[in-house]
Amino acid sequence: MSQFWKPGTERPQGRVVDDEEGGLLFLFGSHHSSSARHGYASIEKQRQRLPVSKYRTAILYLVETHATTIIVGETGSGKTTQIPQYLKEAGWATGGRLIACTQPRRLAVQAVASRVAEEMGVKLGEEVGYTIRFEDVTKPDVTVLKFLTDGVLLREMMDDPLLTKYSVIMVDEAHERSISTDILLGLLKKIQRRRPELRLIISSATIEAKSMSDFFRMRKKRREIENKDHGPQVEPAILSVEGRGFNVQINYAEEPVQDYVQAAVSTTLLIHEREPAGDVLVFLTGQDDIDAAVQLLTDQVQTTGKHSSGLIVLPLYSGLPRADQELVFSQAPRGKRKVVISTNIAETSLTLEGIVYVVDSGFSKQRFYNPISDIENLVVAPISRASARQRAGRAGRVRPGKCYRLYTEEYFLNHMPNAGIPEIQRSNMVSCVIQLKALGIDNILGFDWPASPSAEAMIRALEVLYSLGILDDDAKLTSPTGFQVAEIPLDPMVSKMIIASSQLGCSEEIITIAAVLSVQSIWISGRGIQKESDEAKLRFAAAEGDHVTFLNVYKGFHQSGKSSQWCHKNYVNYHAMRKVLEVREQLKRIAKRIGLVLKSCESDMQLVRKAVIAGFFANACHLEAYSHDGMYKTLRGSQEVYIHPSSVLFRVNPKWVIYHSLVSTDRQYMRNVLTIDPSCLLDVAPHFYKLQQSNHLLF
Ligand SMILES: Nc1ncnc2c1ncn2[C@@H]1O[C@H](COP(=O)(O)OP(=O)(O)OP(=O)(O)O)[C@@H](O)[C@H]1O
Repeated sequence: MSQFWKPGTERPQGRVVDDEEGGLLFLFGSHHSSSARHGYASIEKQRQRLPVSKYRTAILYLVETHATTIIVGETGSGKTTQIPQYLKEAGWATGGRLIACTQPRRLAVQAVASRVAEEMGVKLGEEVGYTIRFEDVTKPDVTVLKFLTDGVLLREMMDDPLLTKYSVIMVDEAHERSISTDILLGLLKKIQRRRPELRLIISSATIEAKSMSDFFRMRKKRREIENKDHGPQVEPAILSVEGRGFNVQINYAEEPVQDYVQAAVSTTLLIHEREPAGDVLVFLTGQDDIDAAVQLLTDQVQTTGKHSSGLIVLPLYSGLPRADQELVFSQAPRGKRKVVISTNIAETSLTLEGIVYVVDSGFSKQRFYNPISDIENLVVAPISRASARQRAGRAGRVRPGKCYRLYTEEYFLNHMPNAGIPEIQRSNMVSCVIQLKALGIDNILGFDWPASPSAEAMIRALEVLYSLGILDDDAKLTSPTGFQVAEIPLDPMVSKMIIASSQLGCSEEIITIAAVLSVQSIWISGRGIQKESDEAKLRFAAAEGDHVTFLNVYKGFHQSGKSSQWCHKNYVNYHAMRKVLEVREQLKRIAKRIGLVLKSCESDMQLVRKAVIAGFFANACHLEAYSHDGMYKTLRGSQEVYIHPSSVLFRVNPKWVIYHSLVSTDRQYMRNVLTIDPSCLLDVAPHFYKLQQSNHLLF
C-alpha cells in the first residue's frame, strides 16, 4: 500500500496500553458478554484501565459542587460508559431519582445502554434502560440509568417541563452540535434556574468547552443571589480527562482522490489482501454511496475471485431496518473479515468491537438551508477535523488500529475546517419552532441559544407554520392541528399531509407514502445496473408521479408476501421496504393516539393528491414554457429547479408539479415529484396563493 498511502504526522490518537495482563488482544471482551471467555480481562479490570477512571473522584466532587460540569476528553477515554455508572455508585439515583445520558443518535443510545448493562451485570431494560423514538426499553421505578436521544428528552419535557425525575442529566457528544442538542442545552439552562438541585454534565470535545462554559455562565447578579443560598457553584467547572485508548496509525492519500467511493473500495480490498486480521469500517456519505460501494465490493470480489470467501460486507445507515443495523455488532465467523460501510451514524459513541481499520472518505451529507429561497439541501460536504478524529477513533477502541484517510495530509492540516457549523445555523427551523411552541416558549426570537439561528430562518419558519395552519395569528399552536403536528415526530409538512388525509379519507395511503419518504430511497440503483433498474421502475410508474408510484410498489411488495426475491427481481431495496413497514406501523400507532381516522380511499388518487398538496403546497413549481431542458420555476421564490433523474416524471415534464425535497448537485433537482392541477392549490391553500387577473397563480 505504500504507493498510495503515506503515514501521517498527526499526533497519534492514542497510546498502546502496556501488556501486563494477558496480551493486548485479550484486554476486552466481545460486544455481547464475552468477558468470561478466553481469559479476557474482567469487565471490572477493563473499566479500571479506562483513562476516565483516574478522574472518578474529581468528577464526583465537581458534580457535587457545581451546577454544570463540562468534561472534555479524547474519544475512547470512557466518558459515556463510565460517568453514568460513577454517578449511580455515588448515590445520585436514590430516592426514585434517575440519571439521564443523552446521545445525538439512536443507534449509539442502544449500543451504549447495552454495554453499560453488561458492565453492571444487569438485564437491559431493568436498572439500565434506553428510550429512542418509538421505543421505550425502561421499567418504571426500576430503571435508574437511562440512555436516550436528546430529541426524546425534549419530548419528555412536554409532559414534565422541569424534568423533575432526573437528578443528573449528562449531555454527551455536545460538540456535535446537533439541532436537538442545542435546543436541549438552551432549555436545560432555563430549567437549572428553577431547579438548582439539578446537575448537568456536558461532555464535549476541547474546542467547544470554552463556548459551552460561556453559555452556562450565569449573569453576575444571579450568581450573587444563588451563592448566598450556599447552593452549588453556578460557574461551570471544566475538567479535562487526559489519556486515550489504543494507538491508531493515521495514513493519508498521497494524491487527492477523484472518486472516493471507488477509492474506498480499492483501499478496503488492499487492506483485505495485505493486512492482518481485523474488521474494516468505511465512512461514506449516504445510502446511494453505500449501496454503490457494497455493489462494487461484491462485484470485484466475484470477478477477481481472490477474496471471495473472506469478506462479509454490511451497510449501515439510518434508513436500514433495525435488525440489519444490529448485524454490524455481530462477530464475523472465524477466518472472515467484516466490512461495515456506514454514514456518520457510526462516527460517535459506537464501539464496534472487531474494527481495526477505518477508511475515511472525508465527506458526509450535511444539511444546508437558505432562508431567502427557503430551500434546504442535503449536500455532500467535507467533514471537519473534529469529525475526522472521531472517525479514526472508531479503530483503536479495543486494540491498536489504522486509519486510512482518502485525502492528503496537506488538506487535513491546512484546509479542513477545525469544527463544523452547528446544525441549528444551517437548518430549516420549522420543527424546532414547533417543539419550542409545544413547550410553551412563546418568545422564540428571544430564546437563549448556544448558537443563534439566523433571524431570517426564524421568520421563515414562522411564516411557513402559519401558512400550514399550525400557528395562529398570535403565533400560538392551533388546536387541534398545531398540537397534533407537534405530536408527530416528522417534518411538519409531512405531518400536515397526514392530518389532511384523515379528513379526506385516504390516511392508509398517505401513511404509506410518508413512510416511504422517510427512507432515503426504495430503489436499487448503482453503476452498471441503471438501465435494468429504470426498466423495472417503469413497471410501477404512475402518471401522477412518484408518490402514487410508491403506493404501487408497496402494494406489489405486500402481495408478494414481503418477499426479498420479489424486491431483487424488481430492483427494489428490500432493506428499505422493511424499514417502510416498520415506520408505517409506528405512524399508524401515533395517528390513532392523536385521534386521526385510519381509512383507505381505495383507488381514488385525487384524494391522495389533495392530501399531499395540503402539506406541500409551498413546493409547487411550473414548467417554464420556453424551456427545452425541463426547467421549472418554484412559484414561491422563482428558483430554477429540475426533475431528478430518479423520478418517474423525469423527461415527462408535466406542466405543474410539487416536490418533496430538493437535492443540489450541478443544479437544484426535485426529488419525489407529483403532478398537480393548479386549481387544487387554490382549493387547498387559498391563503397562500391567489389568482392574478391574467390567470396566473401568485404567491
Ligand atoms: N460494546 C463494547 N465492547 C467492548 N468494549 C467496549 C464497548 N463499549 C465500550 N467499550 C470500551 O470502553 C471504551 C470507552 O468507551 P466510551 O464510549 O465510554 O468512550 P468515550 O470516551 O465516551 O468515547 P466516545 O466519545 O468516542 O464515545 C471503548 O474505547 C472500549 O474500549
